[in-house]
Amino acid sequence: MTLITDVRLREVLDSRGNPTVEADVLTESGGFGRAAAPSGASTGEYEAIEREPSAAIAAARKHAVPRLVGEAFAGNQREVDGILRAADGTEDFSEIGANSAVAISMAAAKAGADVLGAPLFQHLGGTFRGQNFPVPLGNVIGGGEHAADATDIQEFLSAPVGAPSVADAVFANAAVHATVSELLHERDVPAGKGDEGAWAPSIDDAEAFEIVEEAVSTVEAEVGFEIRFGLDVAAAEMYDDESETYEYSDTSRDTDQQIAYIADLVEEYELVYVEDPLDENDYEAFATLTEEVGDQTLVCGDDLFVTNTERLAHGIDRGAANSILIKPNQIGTLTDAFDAIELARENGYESIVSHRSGETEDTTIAHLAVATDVPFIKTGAVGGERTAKLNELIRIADDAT
Ligand SMILES: C=C(OP(=O)(O)O)C(=O)O
Ligand SMILES: [Mg+2]
Repeated sequence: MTLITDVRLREVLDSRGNPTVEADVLTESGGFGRAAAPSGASTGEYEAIEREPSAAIAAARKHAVPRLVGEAFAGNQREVDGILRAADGTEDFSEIGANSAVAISMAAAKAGADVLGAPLFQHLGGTFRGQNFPVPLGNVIGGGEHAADATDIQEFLSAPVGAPSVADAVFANAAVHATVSELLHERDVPAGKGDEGAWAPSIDDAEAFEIVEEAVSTVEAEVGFEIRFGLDVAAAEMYDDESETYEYSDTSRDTDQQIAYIADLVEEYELVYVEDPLDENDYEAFATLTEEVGDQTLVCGDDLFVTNTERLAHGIDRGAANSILIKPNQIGTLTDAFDAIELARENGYESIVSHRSGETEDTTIAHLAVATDVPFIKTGAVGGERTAKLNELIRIADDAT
């Protein structure tokens, strides 16, 4: 039986050294699931609300835990997540916190899988989910909100699209990351790492493009399969509402110039992926760019859609972007994340499952990406909280094939 008998909540450390919410869900027949909430730095304006962890835990203990214990079945994810929504009573989880909600939601899924004796990806995706595995997008140079005094563009992402296996792809991204370090060294550019483990050198975007392009071609020649790259521009962080311009360190661009700049980058570097190239409120500009380059690259909405079906539906109506980033903590539950993926799929949009800049060793997103058969997962290239997911992907592929 998957009847929930206990939900335990505590604060644990995340990769930035901040506290975050961890949940344990226990069931009648001895099932156990544990999960922890991640946390963003370049958060979208329309994300579900992350509360201060001790407040989120206190509110969840008061409102959600009594409605789950002895009442809900961990194997029935929609029921669990529906209870979390009802217990919260707001649109954006501002009562119990999206951090408590997502930790409980993911822990319940793991407890449900545990009772079945099935791996989480199979519990979530079913036996007939297919044999595909996502290509990991590896953050190799980054700045923006994830590192001070580095690139304006938040993430330069290695994309080993031709890798014959998940493991080959994971190691290729690590090799691109290492090669970037060597190239920086050759140029006498010192670099620490940003929040996601990407190199965070004090260089401009143009130099980062040169270095990433060279690193990708070097590793491509070594491994013998195709490696491309992509970006998370995180443009909402650069956008100035008053002047209606995108503020770069060395220049500013109005919306038309930003669209032209991104379209040129897609062309010049044959980018396979461009996330948040425009402001999170500008569906129209997203639609214009998608019209221009949507047949060559994935134009992905992260802050634009925030894993929210209403915002995604709005984008679909307008032709804004052609893919959505899926971050369960942006919306609060696994059910909501699944619904967003489903809506995307029905409308020809791709989904990319993603980590947050603040992470833990939790591996739920690796299982979510496999369960939902998405083409890409964005979960860094190196660093313990990133390799936790990457190594789990390798294990899943190893067990499943
Ligand atoms: C992972 C990202 O960063 P954060 O978690 O800081 O929003 C992102 O913007 O895609
Ligand atoms: Mg993003």
